[in-house]
Amino acid sequence: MNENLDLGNLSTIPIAPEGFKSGFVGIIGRPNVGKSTLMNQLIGQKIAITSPVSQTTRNRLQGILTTDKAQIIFVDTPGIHKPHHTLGKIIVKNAKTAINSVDIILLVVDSSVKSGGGDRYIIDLLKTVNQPVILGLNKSDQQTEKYQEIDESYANLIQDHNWPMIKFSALTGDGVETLQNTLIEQLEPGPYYYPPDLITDQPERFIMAELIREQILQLTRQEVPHSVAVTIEKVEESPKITKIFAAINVERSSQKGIIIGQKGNMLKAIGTTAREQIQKLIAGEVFLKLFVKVEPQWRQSNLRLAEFGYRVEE
Ligand SMILES: Nc1nc2c(ncn2[C@@H]2O[C@H](COP(=O)(O)OP(=O)(O)OP(=O)(O)O)[C@@H](O)[C@H]2O)c(=O)[nH]1
Repeated sequence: MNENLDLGNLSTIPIAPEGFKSGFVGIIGRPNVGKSTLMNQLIGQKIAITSPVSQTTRNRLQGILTTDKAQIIFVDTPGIHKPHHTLGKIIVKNAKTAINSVDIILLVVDSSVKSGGGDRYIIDLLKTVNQPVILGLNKSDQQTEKYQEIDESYANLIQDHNWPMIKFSALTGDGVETLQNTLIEQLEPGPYYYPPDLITDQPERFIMAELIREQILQLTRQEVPHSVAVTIEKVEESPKITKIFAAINVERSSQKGIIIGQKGNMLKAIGTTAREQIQKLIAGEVFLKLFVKVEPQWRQSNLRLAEFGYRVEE
């Protein structure tokens, strides 16, 4: 198993041919608009977890798309919202830092509903940056006959700014190729930043932990909010099977009860689905052992946040 997914040897980064384009694209937007779903659709593999619960994405995650014409490094950012606790503040700060470090900003909105105050807040923020911005109207598959009114509500917010507006569905993939081509058009000529076969900058263990966390969010829904951190404690590899031991850290013993469920049913369901997802990820047989730990107030502690792999920036 590689330390990073499909990690090529760094020395195998080819020299870019003439006219090759490259750059970093920040996927920015409110929570739950479909940023992670879009990243997976663009990369063609699940590297970012998604869920109907908002604020799923916590860290910056890079997804790398290489074609024969260009290499785009997508930076998936946590949704921008008003933070209520230390973890929330770190999430929003990381998203804002990402804005400053990319070449193009892809602002994703949910076009199944009209624009609101949250969209205006982000758009006003982006009007002050120097990079080109593309407005992505996602969830086109959910648009009703009122779509013209909805599209107009977004177009009004970017009046006087020459931002291209592209409609697509991250879920079905409809329109995503047009989006990809528009991004490539806007990129500057540049080198390969990563080997062409690398699809993410994150270690495989990080994605494994995220796939487990995704099942917790999917299966426990609102009952266990965002007080869950998953850590991969040990990975044992053999030619036949990969054994993974992971801890689910929660803040209260009541949450431990919810995760374990009656007669251990919930933990079993989380384990079964997460195992299937991890098997797809590593393309091999997996044994997954999950255990639940109570870590009071971990979201308020910078030390714990750093231990659980969150980028804590001053
Ligand atoms: N119908 C439909 N649903 C979508 C589409 N894109 C995303 N979704 C759903 O919207 C929900 C949120 O998607 P995510 O990709 O997790 O959203 P996000 O913006 O990354 O969310 P945060 O991590 O909270 O910032 C999930 O249930 C997705 O399946 C789409 O194009 N159409």
